[in-house]
Amino acid sequence: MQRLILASSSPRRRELLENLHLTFEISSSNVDESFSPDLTPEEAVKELASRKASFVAKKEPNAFVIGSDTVVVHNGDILGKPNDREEALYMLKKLSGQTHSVFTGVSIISPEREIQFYEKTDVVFWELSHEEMDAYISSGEPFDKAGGYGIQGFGSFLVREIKGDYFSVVGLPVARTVRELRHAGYVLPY
Ligand SMILES: Cc1cn([C@H]2C[C@H](O)[C@@H](COP(=O)(O)OP(=O)(O)OP(=O)(O)O)O2)c(=O)[nH]c1=O
Repeated sequence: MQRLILASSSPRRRELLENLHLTFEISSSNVDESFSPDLTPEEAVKELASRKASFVAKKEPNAFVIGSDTVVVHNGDILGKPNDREEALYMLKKLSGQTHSVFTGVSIISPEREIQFYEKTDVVFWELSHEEMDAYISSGEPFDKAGGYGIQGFGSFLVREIKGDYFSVVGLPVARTVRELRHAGYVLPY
């Protein structure tokens, strides 16, 4: 019997994987999320996804483990999660009226091998007024999210257009993930 483990403490990633009708367990991974500034965003998200999956795979060598990491990139700057109101405001001002890219990296570690990939989605924001940014920050939503917003929640009012996988913006490119799981040798029920 194959076991599948999601190496994440993100409730959004859990919900996205639940949509796929797969049986899986959750194990959060406590890893250092810093990375070298020499890495490109695609390298950085794959590296962090791999660190998260490896943390769990070391304890569970017979399971299939999925790790994932998301960052927002605007004009070459990589934006992680804002630590306070000021940082959240800085990010929203930067993204207002502009196009940015969301990179989500995924690592699948099977008993035999590791598969890494990433998805890039471009997101266009409406021009935001000070009142809108203020209300959004006061909702508390920016703080546990890369780039300081969540497309799936209240933050949906910020978004004008997207090009790419919506689910990757939320934290896990699910369609690509099932396909890569199959490549890794995981037997899907469909
Ligand atoms: C841009 C964007 C990000 N996010 C979230 C996805 C990720 O949970 C988070 C980025 O942080 P991550 O470090 O990728 O993930 P995490 O710390 O939340 O969870 P874990 O490492 O345990 O798997 O930002 C949204 O929920 N909606 C969005 O629109």
